[in-house]
Amino acid sequence: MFGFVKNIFGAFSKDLAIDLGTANTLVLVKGQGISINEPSVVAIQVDKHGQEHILAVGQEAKNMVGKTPGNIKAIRPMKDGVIADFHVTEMMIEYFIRKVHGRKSFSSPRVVICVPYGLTQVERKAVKESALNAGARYVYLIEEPMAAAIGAGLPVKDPQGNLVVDIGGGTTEIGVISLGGLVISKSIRVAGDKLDASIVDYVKKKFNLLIGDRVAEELKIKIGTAIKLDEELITTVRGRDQVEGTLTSVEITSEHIREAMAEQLKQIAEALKSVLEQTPPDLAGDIVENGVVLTGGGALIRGLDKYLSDIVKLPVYIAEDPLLAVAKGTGKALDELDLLQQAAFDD
Ligand SMILES: Nc1ncnc2c1ncn2[C@@H]1O[C@H](COP(=O)(O)OP(=O)(O)OP(=O)(O)O)[C@@H](O)[C@H]1O
Repeated sequence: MFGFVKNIFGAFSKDLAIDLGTANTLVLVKGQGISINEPSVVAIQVDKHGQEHILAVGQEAKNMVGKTPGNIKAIRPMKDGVIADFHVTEMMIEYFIRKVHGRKSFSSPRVVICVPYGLTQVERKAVKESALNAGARYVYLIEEPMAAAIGAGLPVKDPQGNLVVDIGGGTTEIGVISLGGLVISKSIRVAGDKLDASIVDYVKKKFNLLIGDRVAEELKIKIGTAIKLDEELITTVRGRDQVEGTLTSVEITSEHIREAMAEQLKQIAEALKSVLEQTPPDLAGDIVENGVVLTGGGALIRGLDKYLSDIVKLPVYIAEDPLLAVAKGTGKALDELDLLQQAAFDD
């Protein structure tokens, strides 16, 4: 009886899958694909009574980072894989859900949200409640390594070991998955943001040049590399001279960026090694055969597959569309909501 009622309403609802990333949030509507793919940034304006109002969310808000006047704050509410600002995270989730769902819509959707593995129970509850406040009928949470593995097309339900490394903005999440469950997982707070920060520090020390996080991210994407390249890449970067205070520019090479990122990349490799060390022998055998799959934006760092492969002595592959893997996996989990092992969800 209740199942019937659920299905009747389910037929009208646009169920949603949300990849709530620290760098990017993606929303996928069941049967329609990805509807939103925007930075997890919210610009807040504080009025003269001290009340906060959303000015912009997503790309528009990211464009304001580092450029806002006093009464506007561009906030990244999720940092280092944790919720740094509950209130703004809630506002962001509600904004995205309402944006795809439309206010007039009669339906109240089921929502699957993928969250970083390291979230506390309090943070999980906050994520769920914000989706419920935005009109969700049911909210299910799925762990990031599981969603990444599903999205990368790994046979997660089979009785064999699959190893996925998801390198996002705030966290690198490593998971060994077998029979639809996470057997071993590890989350470290070293990923894209820390790489950007290490580039800011390096450029400051080496060239006395002050650059912002956004410029550092551009350098990482444009010329960053984990391995020595046959032909070095060079670009010009502008910033403020720390000593003179003047605006100036310097030439930076891919070798500089490799040096800047070396320590953080080593930490990612160490985390992967430690997961491999803990993997039960039978599953390890499968991984030796199937290799390691990289997802998340960090998978796109030049030569990272080779770099990790040389260290762990295993084949390392980059998933197709690594930036979309978690969202796609969350979408598949949504499709299979009624079928998937309940253990994969936390509801
Ligand atoms: N081509 C590229 N080369 C290197 N890094 C990239 C590239 N494209 C995106 N990134 C980085 O990937 C990160 C964002 O990845 P992704 O969207 O997978 O993270 P997220 O899911 O939002 O974060 P998290 O998994 O920590 O919650 C950013 O740090 C971004 O700079």
